[in-house]
Amino acid sequence: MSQILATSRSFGSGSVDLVARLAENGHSVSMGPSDHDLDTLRPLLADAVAWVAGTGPVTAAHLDAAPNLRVVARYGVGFEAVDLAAAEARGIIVTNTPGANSSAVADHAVGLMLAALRGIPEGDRRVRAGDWSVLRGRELGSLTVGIVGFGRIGQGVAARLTGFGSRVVAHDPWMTTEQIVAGGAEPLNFTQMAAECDIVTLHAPGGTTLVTPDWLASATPSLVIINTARPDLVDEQALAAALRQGAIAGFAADTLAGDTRGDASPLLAEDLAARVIVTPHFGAQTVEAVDNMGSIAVTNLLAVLNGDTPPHPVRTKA
Ligand SMILES: NC(=O)c1ccc[n+]([C@@H]2O[C@H](COP(=O)([O-])OP(=O)(O)OC[C@H]3O[C@@H](n4cnc5c(N)ncnc54)[C@H](O)[C@@H]3O)[C@@H](O)[C@H]2O)c1
Ligand SMILES: O=C(O)[C@H](O)COP(=O)(O)O
Repeated sequence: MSQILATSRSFGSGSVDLVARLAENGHSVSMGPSDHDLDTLRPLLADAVAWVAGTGPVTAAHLDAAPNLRVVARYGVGFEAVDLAAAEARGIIVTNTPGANSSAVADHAVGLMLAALRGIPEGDRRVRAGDWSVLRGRELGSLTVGIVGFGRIGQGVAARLTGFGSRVVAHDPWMTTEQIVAGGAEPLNFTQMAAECDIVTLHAPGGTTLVTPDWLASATPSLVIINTARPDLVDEQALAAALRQGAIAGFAADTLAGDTRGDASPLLAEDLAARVIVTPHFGAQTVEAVDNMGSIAVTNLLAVLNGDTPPHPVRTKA
């Protein structure tokens, strides 16, 4: 039997028996840590022909430790942490699972908006401390929401907001005005969003810092920022300073720098607790999305091992 390495947090926890499906195809599975610690992974990479990867880094050093590897199958969408050039140079195919968790993450983004607008976690904390004083919030339907990155998740958020009656604007440098309008939003550039939006929600891939000190300087004080994408899209120090100065009103995120390593973020400071909401990168953790991601990742992987073109190869950076 050939060896498959699985490091996704979700592998084996869905209702689809991925281990059995791989065994039927002549493969056995070894589990490794989701932070992709190289020293721990080295003996597992040595034998692996395929790697079902989590969100941890997949570097040239990882690939050098895997002489038999033919495919890195992301159990998820984002592939920012995979060194695509190093994979291509070694003839290793990289795949992902586009659309598999879009509904889960779009639901979560809207949930974070509501939680931030109404102070739901803060209200819960107050009640548990014996404080039944009220918080006054805003209604989504009276607000302008800016969506940054109008792909699968961004458009899912727009569809949900239509039901609330919000004004929805979107920025995506890779989409035409017609595509943005067809997706249910008005085009608005990212710079203008700082002053014109009540909520800005990030759905672009990681790799570029969008929420910078300059951008925050033109923000309206009532602005709430939502980040269910990747932590490096925001400058966390600048964001913490803007929250303290009252330059923006709130931040709610599913991901912070170091979320797989347990590092402390400036946004977790106690004095910001009433204005910052953080969830443990579980936007994609629904029963439906975990099954979708697993099935698609394994279909991709088996296609490569069978010598076929996988349904979802990712493009190289070149
Ligand atoms: N929290 C989670 O668990 C979770 C789950 C899935 C995806 N994600 C993150 O969300 C991101 C989006 O996922 P998706 O499924 O919608 O991907 P997608 O590829 O369908 O959409 C991404 C969109 O972002 C646009 N884009 C690229 N660079 C941009 C930029 N600089 N500014 C604005 N837009 C830009 C692209 O043109 C594309 O339309 C992923 O890359 C991943 O990082 C997080
Ligand atoms: O890129 C993704 O799809 C998400 O971040 C989910 O990744 P996960 O497999 O670590 O939940």
